[in-house]
Amino acid sequence: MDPRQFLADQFIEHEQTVAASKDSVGPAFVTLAEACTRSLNQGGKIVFFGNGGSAADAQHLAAELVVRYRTNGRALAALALTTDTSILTACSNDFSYDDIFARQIEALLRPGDVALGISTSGNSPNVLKALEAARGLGGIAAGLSGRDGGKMVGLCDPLIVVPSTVTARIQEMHILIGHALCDVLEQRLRPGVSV
Ligand SMILES: O=C(CO)[C@@H](O)[C@H](O)[C@H](O)[C@H](O)COP(=O)(O)O
Ligand SMILES: [Zn+2]
Repeated sequence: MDPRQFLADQFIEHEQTVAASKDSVGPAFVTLAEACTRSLNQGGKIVFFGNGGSAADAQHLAAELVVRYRTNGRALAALALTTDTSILTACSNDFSYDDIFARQIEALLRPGDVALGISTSGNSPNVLKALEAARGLGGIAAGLSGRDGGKMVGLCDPLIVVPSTVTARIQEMHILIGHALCDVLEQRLRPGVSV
């Protein structure tokens, strides 16, 4: 395997995923941006969660909103459920790994908040359980997924499904879409000069 050719092929696969996503994710993105705007305007918050690379995405996106993305200004209410090792280990140890996000949703989610689950397969049980909990509490169960959307279909509204079966390509689109979401929210709720 020639690494340079391999990298070139990865770029091509990425570009194909971008092109396919451009045609399909727009409507759900608009719905997600409107839901997040409404929630933040009403004193609500956005709660991100996912496993592995998606855990990193959750933390990354929460930081953009709480701290800054492109403009300085007021803090926007967001958090990631992937960061508190005491909660994560106690919940896994005493209950089940499947409960690590749902338990935090039960503790923290208020009606009108947006719970944004990130799962490339759409089938991670801990993500699904948290989305169900969010719905039961009057929150908005939103999703970023891939493949065929998995079990997030029918559970999430809105649900953004990246049209790819390759986990890495799906994740690359998730962070692009997540950055775009932060940008829209910042332009609306933290307008200012980009620095
Ligand atoms: O980052 C990667 C692969 O690129 C992995 O860490 C990946 O996120 C993990 O295998 C996750 O457990 C996959 O879960 P999900 O996206 O299917 O919900
Ligand atoms: Zn990864």
